[in-house]
Amino acid sequence: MEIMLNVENLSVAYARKGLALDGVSLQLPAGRIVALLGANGAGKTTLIRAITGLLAVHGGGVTAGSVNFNGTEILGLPPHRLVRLGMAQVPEGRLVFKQLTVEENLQVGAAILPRAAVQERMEAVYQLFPRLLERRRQAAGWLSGGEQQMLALGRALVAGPRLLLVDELSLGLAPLIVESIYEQLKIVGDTLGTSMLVVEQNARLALEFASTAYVLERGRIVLSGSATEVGASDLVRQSYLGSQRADEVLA
Ligand SMILES: Nc1ncnc2c1ncn2[C@@H]1O[C@H](COP(=O)(O)OP(=O)(O)OP(=O)(O)O)[C@@H](O)[C@H]1O
Repeated sequence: MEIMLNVENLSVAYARKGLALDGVSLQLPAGRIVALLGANGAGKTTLIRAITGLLAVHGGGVTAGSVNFNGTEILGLPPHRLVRLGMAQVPEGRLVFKQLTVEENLQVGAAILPRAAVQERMEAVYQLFPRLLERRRQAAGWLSGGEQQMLALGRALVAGPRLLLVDELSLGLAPLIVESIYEQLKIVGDTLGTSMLVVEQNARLALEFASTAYVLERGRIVLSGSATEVGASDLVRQSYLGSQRADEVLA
């Protein structure tokens, strides 16, 4: 099985703080969707930052380990190199350019494409999110929260990435909107074969969407396996899915 992303024994520290990640290993097979679960402060965003080359701007650094993306060692590479290698991120907080129109936001994402390919890729995104087509001349700041999230996603997808990193897509959005965005993402995975690493507070949704899951606690991976196995584990049922085993309830 081809591995798209291989994180090995990765440790990360922030200035004047202890380790935020302590020997984390994670494999993402090509074309698969992997969920990363964990409570607040577990280190999920730190792992994404380490993969996307954005640790230094947050005062963090890698102290051990390696990250291999599609055959290339990427620790230390600047973010623009990673984009060219085929990595894209949907950052937490729907970071769209509010003054720019929907179309201009997508053009920013398409900037690395050869000119001839831009139109076709933009149309593919509009097909995925018809709402963005309807609003393509509107300033992004006027879109609803869900539409801004679609735009952030569309902007990440327009360049046709091989790996998509998705951080807390559901934050502050209505459940129905979140579900429909995940459904679109699933279509992207199925049709384009895009590999995805998904950080999601809503464990139930993440486990439905992903094929594999990892659980991070205080900077360490404490559990991993198929989404079904992880979802059935006592740890995840009790701490992340908010349910107890029947025998415990009855005890
Ligand atoms: N820029 C920073 N400087 C110092 N410490 C940081 C910084 N960013 C995060 N940390 C610390 O690193 C640890 C992991 O934080 P991180 O944000 O990666 O967790 P998380 O799992 O993404 O949490 P959340 O779900 O709340 O976003 C925490 O103890 C946090 O306080």
